[in-house]
Amino acid sequence: TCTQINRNAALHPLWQSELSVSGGTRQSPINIHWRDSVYDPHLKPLKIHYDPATCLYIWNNGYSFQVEFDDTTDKSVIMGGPLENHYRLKQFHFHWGAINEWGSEHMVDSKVYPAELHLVHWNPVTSTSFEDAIMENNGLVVIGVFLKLGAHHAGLQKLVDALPAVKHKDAIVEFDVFDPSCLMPSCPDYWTYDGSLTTPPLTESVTWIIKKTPIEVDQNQLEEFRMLLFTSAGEEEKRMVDNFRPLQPLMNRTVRSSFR
Ligand SMILES: CC#CCNS(=O)(=O)c1cc(S(N)(=O)=O)ccc1C(=O)O
Ligand SMILES: [Zn+2]
Repeated sequence: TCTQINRNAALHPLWQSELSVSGGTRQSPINIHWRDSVYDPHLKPLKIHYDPATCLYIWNNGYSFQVEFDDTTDKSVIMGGPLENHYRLKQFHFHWGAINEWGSEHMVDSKVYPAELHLVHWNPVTSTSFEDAIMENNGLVVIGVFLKLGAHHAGLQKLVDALPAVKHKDAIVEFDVFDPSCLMPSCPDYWTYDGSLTTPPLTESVTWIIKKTPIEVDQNQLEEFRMLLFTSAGEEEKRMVDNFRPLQPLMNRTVRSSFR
């Protein structure tokens, strides 16, 4: 479709020279075919315990904005779901489009959302640091939450209000006491599959947990995301939009669902 062609044409330089991990067999993102996902009764409910006081700062890293957390303790962790132990929250960030017709990285039956939230966690049991976990098989867990256009999201607004302060690449601002659980949909249903980072180094170390139900945000909130810049202060301005990676082949993988 023309949308699809336009969508791919507007890729950020980071992905224009689409790095293919040589011999990658479990790359992300993917298009989740709902009917092909397999219900796994052994999947437990996901348990999330985030301590708002572990929130450190928000910054513009040149392809998204990220909120970083103090991951030196087990104060903000997830467990259960497909996981064998707890994982520590390191950061969360978003991917979005220039217009509401596209923006998410994952799709569900080729349905694309205007944006997608990623909460990045690492395994402190098998790795001694986040940097190590990036290279470990199942060293990372990323929870993906779709954003759809709808009602104003009060919890997100605190984040949106901070965006003007990090308009340019490398801008950073203290951001304390934010609880990202407010960005979780109440529905417990999710899909899970083995994949990769969607940005370099694209390592195949991620257990993805994609929530079935999107959260709603309003047009103004999405447009605030699109006011951010890929570029540093003083450079010719390039709006930060379309910071998503193209779909990757499923290859020999099964997507499991926590729901019938
Ligand atoms: C070295 C290195 C690295 C990867 N870092 S990350 O896992 O926080 C991450 C993960 C993802 S994603 N889209 O794969 O969750 C995107 C961006 C980042 C990032 O550093 O900015
Ligand atoms: Zn991401």
